Amino acid sequence: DDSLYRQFGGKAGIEHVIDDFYDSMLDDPRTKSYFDGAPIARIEKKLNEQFCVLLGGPCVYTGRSMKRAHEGLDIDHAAFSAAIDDLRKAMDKNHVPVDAQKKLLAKLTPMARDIQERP
Ligand code: HEM
Repeated sequence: DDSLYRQFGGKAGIEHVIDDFYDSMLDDPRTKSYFDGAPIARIEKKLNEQFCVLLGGPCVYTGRSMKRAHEGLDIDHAAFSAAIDDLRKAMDKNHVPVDAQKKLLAKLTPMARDIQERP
């Protein structure tokens, strides 16, 4: 079922959301320092694949596990919730319907277990 994928506007829609999400995280004092020297182009590519899969689109995720990718970054609760906040803003900006937003967030928030390394 690709209805959620279509509500996000397919590949192009997801790309716009992720562009704005990343711009926002790189500008956000709560998150930006984590990305010093990070491979932004790679992250964006992998994130596009991952969101596409989570939304039921015709994609394959070729990146690392969330645990491996974020190991040693020392991400805390404040940074994780700031990222969720930035994503929400990016989805609003791109007019993703609120019920579709909630469905993606419900898949992402439990990932805190693998991404966050301290309270
Ligand atoms: C649900 C939330 C998140 C998701 C779905 C997510 C997803 C991803 C993905 C797909 C990658 C690339 C994996 C790969 O290279 O194979 C990545 C890498 C990365 N993420 Fe996240 N991420 C999340 C939260 C965060 C947060 C909160 C931060 C910091 C504030 C963060 C910082 C990073 C950094 C710095 C990298 C690059 C690591 C490296 O290659 O050295 N992420 N993330």
